[in-house]
Amino acid sequence: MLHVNPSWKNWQLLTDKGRQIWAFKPRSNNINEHLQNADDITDQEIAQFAVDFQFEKAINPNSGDKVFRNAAINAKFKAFAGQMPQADNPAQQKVIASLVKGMNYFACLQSEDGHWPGDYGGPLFLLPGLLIASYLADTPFPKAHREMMQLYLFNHQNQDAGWGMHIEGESTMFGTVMQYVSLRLLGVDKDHPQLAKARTWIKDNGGATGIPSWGKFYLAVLNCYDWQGFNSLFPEMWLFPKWLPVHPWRYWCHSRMVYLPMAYCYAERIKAPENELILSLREEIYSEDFAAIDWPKQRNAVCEKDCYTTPSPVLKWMNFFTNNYEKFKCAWLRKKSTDYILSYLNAEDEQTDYINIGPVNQAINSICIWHAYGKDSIQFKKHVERWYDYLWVAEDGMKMNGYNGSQLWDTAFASRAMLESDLGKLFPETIAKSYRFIELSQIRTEHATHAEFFRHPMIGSWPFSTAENGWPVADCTAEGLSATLAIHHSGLVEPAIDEQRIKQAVDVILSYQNTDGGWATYELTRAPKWLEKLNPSEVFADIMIDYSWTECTAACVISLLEIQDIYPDFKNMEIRKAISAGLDFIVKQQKADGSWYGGWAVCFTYATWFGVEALSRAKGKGYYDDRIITDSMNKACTFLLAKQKADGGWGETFKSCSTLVYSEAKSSQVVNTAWALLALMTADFPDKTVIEKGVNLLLSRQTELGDWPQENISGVFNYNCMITYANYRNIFPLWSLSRYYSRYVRNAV
Ligand SMILES: CC(C)=CCC[C@@H](C)[C@H]1CC[C@@]2(C)C3=C(CC[C@]12C)[C@@]1(C)CC[C@H](O)C(C)(C)[C@@H]1CC3
Repeated sequence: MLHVNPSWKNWQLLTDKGRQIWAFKPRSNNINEHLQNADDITDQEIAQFAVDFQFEKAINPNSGDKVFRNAAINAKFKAFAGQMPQADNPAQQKVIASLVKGMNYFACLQSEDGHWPGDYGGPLFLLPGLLIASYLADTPFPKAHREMMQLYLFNHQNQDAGWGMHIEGESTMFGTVMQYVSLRLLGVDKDHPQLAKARTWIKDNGGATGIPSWGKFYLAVLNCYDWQGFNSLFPEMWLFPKWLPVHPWRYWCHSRMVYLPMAYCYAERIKAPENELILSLREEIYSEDFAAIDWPKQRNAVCEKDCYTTPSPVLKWMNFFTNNYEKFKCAWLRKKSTDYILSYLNAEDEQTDYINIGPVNQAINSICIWHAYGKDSIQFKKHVERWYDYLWVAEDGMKMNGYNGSQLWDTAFASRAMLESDLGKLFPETIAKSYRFIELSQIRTEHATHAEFFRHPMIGSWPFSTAENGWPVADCTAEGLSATLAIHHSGLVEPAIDEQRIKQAVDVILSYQNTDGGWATYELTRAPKWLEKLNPSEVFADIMIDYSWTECTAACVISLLEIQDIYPDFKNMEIRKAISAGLDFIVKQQKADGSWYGGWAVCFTYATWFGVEALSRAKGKGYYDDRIITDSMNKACTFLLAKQKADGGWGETFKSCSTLVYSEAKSSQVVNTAWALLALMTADFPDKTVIEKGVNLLLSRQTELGDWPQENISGVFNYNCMITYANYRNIFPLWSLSRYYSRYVRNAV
């Protein structure tokens, strides 16, 4: 039995078609019924929370996702009882045993609906946004939730009393002020010793006037910052003609969907009514007297600990005009802009069933909808129900996830990892359940308003999380498709995704290819790179347009290669051309040292795996010059070899992502090791001892039950913010052991 603290038992995860809701002492397993009931919690239970959710950030800031996992394991775990395949030597038998044990453990974590739930926290600027929305709209979370959020925020305070952008980051003004304010909104007294120390941090670093623009926005809404200290968001730009390169329809959809509701709040200068708490906060977070602050001067003030990108001269020049425009603005045009913005917000709400594309616009849309239609409106209530889709409980408390989950992504990877060797067939029910989830997550229809609101056509695509979220993603479609093909190939299921649906997925993938040969995330690249000069966020890079990425391109190329094998006659010429151009993009992205930079996980090991995987699969098939492929793969192997640690593993830190230079972790990391091994094996790296050393490291880190430890944070976005992928610690070691088994063990038996 794994250890379960008493109050962990009171938190249960309810799931339904990928939807994940943490319920405190649920009276029903039905999510909708549960959401109608308020938490029922005693003082004694609250006191117990503080005992049970103690978490030592100093040891490892990453949760092991124990609340979910330990409960699942205790309820469902059974040692594998099937027929264990036999190898002819003990070393190989060890690999088989580890793989079977690892899959058996991981299978227990699968939910009834077929997906793998998991912690998707990490960023620390998400929960504060939601808490501000809930405060403003006077719609508090139930007591049990508030207590858990408080514990989470305290658990992630750094030694120096500040907080970072994310759980592993050094303290920043953004992180510190946002968590400080959140704790105060949750009812913590300003004299609490941890808050007193945090205040010292804030004041020592110049006070909240130096908070970056997203923080200025949240504080302004809370009436703890003056809107005059905020650069105009020029709401009229939403009325620009579409052909203009700066029209927001061309932005990366995440930026578009965040700046949209922000512009509404700015236009309306939404702010909480002044009250005792607000007045007190104004005194707590500034180094000077609030009333005496010269607000317009603060527009570009950013604490040096927060600066990641610096505003370009073009942006400053544009701000000069848009800020001045505010003095002369035309009321009629402003009204027309906010009406348009509101209609767009409503469309996003309806298209996603109020989940929204992500955690940031969920919070800000809620604020706009509350402002426009009131607390009792149906729209606002629907938002509130969806707040819970983003909350996650782990042993560090309650956090806001970076998305409404990573359901489809993890399920697709998990299926592919297991089916990489035929040992995966020892778990037919797990695969069948995954398949059901993948099947129900494929997007089958278009929204009536998709063209009006600039959505990429999506029939046949897959989303990152759930069909209800429904935002299609290029590489999620590729992973969904590859997983479908792998499962069909295994013969374990009766195919429910027919040829037509497979071909629709292929069409979506083709429709996503950019003119540079690569694939971006949710949409095509819709504007030139210079638009990045207008990036107003000082904390994220490359957020203005959707760029082609090595990982996304590799995933799409791989799925198209698989399609060519199965349906060689389907759009043959078109697909061949797409693959060749994709390979060319990948080759060009490779760095001189042989590595690739990864934009969505840590970091060079991640993208190098993707790059090598795509190239090796294309080799010898006439899509590209094989000499170039071989040379590129050799360079990649040389790079990986140079990074292998003495214990046989690989380890990278998140610093690689923000500095763009490989940053070696103190100790090997199972996830990085697995990526490096996958790459070396697919490249047929000749020195088997290198691979064996890596495999041995994975074997040595595996726990008794078949799990692997949660080590450093492994996901990232926009170069500078890290995000947890709780299931990676299982998926990638399993994948890499499966590959090892099928290449080196099975053939040897
Ligand atoms: C700055 C803002 C708006 C923060 C909110 C967080 C989102 C932007 C993040 C959270 C999850 C996230 C990292 C994600 C992605 C983009 C950015 C997201 C949506 C994508 C879809 C990009 C393509 C990647 O290959 C992959 C599929 C792994 C990720 C998945 C998660």
